[in-house]
Amino acid sequence: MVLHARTDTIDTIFALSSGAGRAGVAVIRLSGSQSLPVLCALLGRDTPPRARVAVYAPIADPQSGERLDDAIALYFAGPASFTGEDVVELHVHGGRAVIEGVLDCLARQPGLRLAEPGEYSRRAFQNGKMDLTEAEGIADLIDAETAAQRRQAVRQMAGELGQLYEDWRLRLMRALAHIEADIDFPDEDLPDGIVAVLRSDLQRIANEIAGHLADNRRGERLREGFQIVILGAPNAGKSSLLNRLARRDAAIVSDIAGTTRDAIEIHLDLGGFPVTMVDTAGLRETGDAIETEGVRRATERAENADLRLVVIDRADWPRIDGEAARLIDRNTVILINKADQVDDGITASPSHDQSAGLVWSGVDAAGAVLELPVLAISAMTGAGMESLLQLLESRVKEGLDFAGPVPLTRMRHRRALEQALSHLHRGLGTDIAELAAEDIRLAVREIGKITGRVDVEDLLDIIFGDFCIGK
Ligand SMILES: Nc1nc2c(c(=O)[nH]1)N(C=O)[C@@H](CNc1ccc(C(=O)N[C@@H](CCC(=O)O)C(=O)O)cc1)CN2
Ligand SMILES: Nc1nc2c(ncn2[C@@H]2O[C@H](COP(=O)(O)OP(=O)(O)OP(=O)(O)O)[C@@H](O)[C@H]2O)c(=O)[nH]1
Ligand SMILES: [Mg+2]
Repeated sequence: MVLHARTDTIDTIFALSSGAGRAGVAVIRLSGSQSLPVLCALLGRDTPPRARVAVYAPIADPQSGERLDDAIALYFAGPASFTGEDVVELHVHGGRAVIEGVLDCLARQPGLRLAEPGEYSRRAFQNGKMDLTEAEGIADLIDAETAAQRRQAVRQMAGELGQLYEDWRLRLMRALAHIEADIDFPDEDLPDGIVAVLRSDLQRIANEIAGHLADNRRGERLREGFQIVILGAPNAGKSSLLNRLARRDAAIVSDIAGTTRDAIEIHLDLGGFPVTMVDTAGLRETGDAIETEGVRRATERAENADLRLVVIDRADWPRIDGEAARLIDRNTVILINKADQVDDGITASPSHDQSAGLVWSGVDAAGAVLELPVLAISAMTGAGMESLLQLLESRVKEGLDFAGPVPLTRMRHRRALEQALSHLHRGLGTDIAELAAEDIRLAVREIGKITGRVDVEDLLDIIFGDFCIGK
């Protein structure tokens, strides 16, 4: 079934903007021309409350007169509101029946309907309150689960990313204007040297865009979470390790080889950075069709991971073979598990620094020599866990931390910038002014799509459809 968002801005929309379920207080928002009349009806008064001044008063069903709650009501007069339209907020007691009663009552008021996901933000965008990157920043802020994700989203919501793209767009438009002037008034020669200046301007913008694109996907990975995949032979203790990191029984552990079949994910916050940790089926050849599918999934997850943890039973150390050996690369850490078992020289790594001596040497699938860090741990007793967490945190920080300029955060932006860059390169490669102008025009257009300055009507359903209701 395809759901088409209703974007009729004549409707007044309403929705629960706070989280679903029982809570102390819940916020229900209305936006549109009927917001204020409906508020007056709920309050049972003719004179509207003053804008931006909270009113504490009973609200009642205008038709039946039944009292629904004692609420706090807030009115924002458009255009000075979040959406740019008249906005009303009802802060009610957060009981399920209160919320349902108020929402039911609102649904019965003429001209009102329930908002689509993201419809408040969409209206804010359409009324010029924010550009698309800022709206996407709000969505990311709501989804942010760690401090680093929050910081990135706040910067984007505040317009930093939009400004960067808008700056490129305006500089390109300036260059375009010069070239067009030259095309339109060929007799009035451009001052000597201007072509060279334009060319170096365009080249500089192209370089800036290329630099922004070549960021190792830090910003996108910060949104998505850093992926760490645990792999190794059956019974090595992968699921035991996952459970210890999760501090709960997320995966089944048993002494039967081949216990885990599906990939099991947990989410961790390591020093403010989001991590998805994946436990996988033990890698081996087997006649069991389900386990074979599990091994296929394990391999696939490992191939796409940002970091691989290869777990080996201390009895097998230092032998790593088969599929696990093929998956080893420089983004791999070797864990010798079961260090609690009889001492044969391998004891759990006491701290990250002190264990720095232990190294696994080998070659990756392409034949390159690798020296990988090795930690001895015990998933059973928890020994070595502190060192492991330290190591993981530093790897995650390396991969995601971004102190410099705002990073690229979305595939949508990346695609548009790649397009813009290829137009620019083509424009730089021609001496024919008309062709260069057309290429720059196309580049300007691509960048304009990111902030929503040009033809994005068809994109809006997709972008705002990802928001939650009430946002
Ligand atoms: N109760 C409540 N809290 C909330 C929100 C909300 O809608 N309601 N927000 C929802 O996201 C966020 C705050 N965002 C807001 C953004 C703009 C305006 C606003 O009234 N803008 C006007 C006036 C600007 C001004 O006074 O400086 C405008 O842009 O013209 C209000 C909230 C977070 N907290
Ligand atoms: N002594 C000891 N036993 C462990 C340790 N870690 C795991 N085990 C035991 O090893 C067996 C296998 O553990 P699992 O965590 O299920 O191993 P796995 O790698 O997930 O195995 P598969 O899912 O079959 O691939 C279980 O009996 C665990 O209790 C450890 O650090 N020390
Ligand atoms: Mg397992």
